[in-house]
Amino acid sequence: MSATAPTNAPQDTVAAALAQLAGRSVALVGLMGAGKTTVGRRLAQVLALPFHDSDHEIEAASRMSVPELFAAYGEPEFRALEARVISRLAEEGQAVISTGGGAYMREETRERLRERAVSVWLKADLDLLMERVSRRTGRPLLKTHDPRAVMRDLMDKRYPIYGLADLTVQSRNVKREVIAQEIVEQLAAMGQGSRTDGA
Ligand SMILES: Nc1ncnc2c1ncn2[C@@H]1O[C@H](COP(=O)(O)OP(=O)(O)OP(=O)(O)O)[C@@H](O)[C@H]1O
Ligand SMILES: O=C(O)C1=C[C@@H](O)[C@@H](O)[C@H](O)C1
Ligand SMILES: [Mg+2]
Repeated sequence: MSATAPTNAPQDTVAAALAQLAGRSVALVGLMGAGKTTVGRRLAQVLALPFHDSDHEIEAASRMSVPELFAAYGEPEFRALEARVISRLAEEGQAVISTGGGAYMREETRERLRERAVSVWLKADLDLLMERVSRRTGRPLLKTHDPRAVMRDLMDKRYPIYGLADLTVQSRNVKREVIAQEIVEQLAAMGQGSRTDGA
């Protein structure tokens, strides 16, 4: 069904998704290569919302690339900067926010996103992630002799936390438009059948 879904979200589904959001943002979380940036940009077009990517915001503000920041200041400083940037983005108004892969691991960031956004985990399997990340360098955590082992380790550590996101969408080898459409559909369906308080 999803493989043949139209690439342009029907307007009533878009309207339903926006109604469910009720002014909140959409935050995409998940591992490197899951497609947060690519799908997030497309999702923002479909929902007619601004798009922000926390890695890009950090790079613009610091005028350094993510690898340069890691090298110059270390990962803990990068994480602190990332948390501040996401906090600011979350406050800025309704948008689609693609987060850096490690951002959602921080309790403070999860809390901020819980207040202001619906979080969506783009979940992907190891082979897909490795195929995707091999296309571009610039991911300091994977600059090792065995990036696959690092990715596997990150999956073990992070998947239970990403699983706390409000929604989960399976990332796979289909067009970005299809994944964006599935997110819109899941947003539109939010609340249906999940209330237990009779409201
Ligand atoms: N649905 C898709 N179909 C084909 N290629 C895709 C799809 N989604 C993403 N890609 C490609 O996979 C690569 C990684 O995607 P992207 O940069 O969006 O991942 P990310 O989750 O933002 O990763 P990071 O956490 O490192 O920023 C890119 O080359 C992108 O073009
Ligand atoms: O998964 C991660 O920890 C990272 C993902 C990227 O988006 C960048 O934020 C950085 O490379 C670290
Ligand atoms: Mg990205």
